[in-house]
Amino acid sequence: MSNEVIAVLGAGSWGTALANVAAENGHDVRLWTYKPAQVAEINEQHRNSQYLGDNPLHEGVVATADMTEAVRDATIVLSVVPTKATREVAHQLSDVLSALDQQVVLVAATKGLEPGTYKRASEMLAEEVADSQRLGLGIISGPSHAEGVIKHDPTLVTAVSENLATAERVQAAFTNSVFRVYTNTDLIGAEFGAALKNVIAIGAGALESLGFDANAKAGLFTRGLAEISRLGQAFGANPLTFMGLSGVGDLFVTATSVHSRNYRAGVQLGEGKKLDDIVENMGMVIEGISTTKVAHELALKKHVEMPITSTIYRVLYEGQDIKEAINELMGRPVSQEGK
Ligand SMILES: NC(=O)C1=CN([C@@H]2O[C@H](COP(=O)(O)OP(=O)(O)OC[C@H]3O[C@@H](n4cnc5c(N)ncnc54)[C@H](O)[C@@H]3O)[C@@H](O)[C@H]2O)C=CC1
Ligand SMILES: O=C(CO)COP(=O)(O)O
Repeated sequence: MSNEVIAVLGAGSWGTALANVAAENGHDVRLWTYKPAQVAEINEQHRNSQYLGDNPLHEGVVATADMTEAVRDATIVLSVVPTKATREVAHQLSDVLSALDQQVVLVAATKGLEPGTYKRASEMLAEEVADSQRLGLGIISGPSHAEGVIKHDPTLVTAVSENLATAERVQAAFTNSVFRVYTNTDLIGAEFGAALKNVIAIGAGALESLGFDANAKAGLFTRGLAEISRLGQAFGANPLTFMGLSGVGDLFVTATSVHSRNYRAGVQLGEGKKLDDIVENMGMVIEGISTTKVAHELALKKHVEMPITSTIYRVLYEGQDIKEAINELMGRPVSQEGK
């Protein structure tokens, strides 16, 4: 495996877990965070306790609060901040790359769509970081909670780029015996799958706390995936991508795992907790809340039928009662599958 210099921007749970995989693979790793206390804890105690508890980090994960220091000589830069911070951080990265006169392979691990512009994470990166500063552009996606990755649970993800060579470079950098990276070239499908599954996971959590059985969840997953695929295809996605790791794979883990922030938010909604309190108490980003609104708006704009997403929108943003919402969904005119 050739040695890369990998800068990870964002030291939340996922950025830290990915930095750890890279360090375990022998790469030179710099993890950027704007929080000095986090830098000290990672470098001195090899922990990131706020996000990953007592799990030890590889000593090769070196944190810094200086983005220039993180990015200098980097060959691959991973952006792992929440969707709402992606554009701002990418803009900062572009300034740093200009000053260093440096080019990098740029990879997003963020799962969401930007409010207002409806842009995917890789599109935001491409808009902020010039072509001339990039040797490649892609994403890492798939069913992968940081909590499992840090404990070396076998995990399968996908590196996606419209340029297969870029995806293969990311695959080579991150693959190891417990972290298996596939490749794909359908960036649109992979990013729609990654973002939209969070919406369905909120619904799955609500079904759990309302005491519904697996029948209801299986119905939600299947018809949820159908509408994710419909919206993705309206933007040119390959329908087969939704059968892969960044589609059904990520939907499955996010809509069933207690580690999922989106699923846990849904559980609490079903228990009757207020959305503001849920967000405040989670302490980590719940991407699906904002993505629900974006997806609902996009569905209207593109004339794509997304009844589950729109129902979750009404529950989150218009205060509709969840049981009433489920009754409405169940009362819709019956239709043909595969349409
Ligand atoms: N946590 C997980 O297991 C996985 C998360 N993801 C995705 O990765 C992205 C990040 O998620 P998490 O790591 O879970 O989030 P998190 O909430 O654990 O951490 C986010 C990090 O970004 C930093 N941040 C926030 N705003 C910032 C700004 N304006 N400038 C600089 N840094 C900023 C925070 O300080 C924090 O360190 C999300 O899009 C999520 O969907 C994807 C796969 C797995
Ligand atoms: O994308 C994820 C797992 O693949 C993370 O999902 P949550 O943000 O819901 O934890």
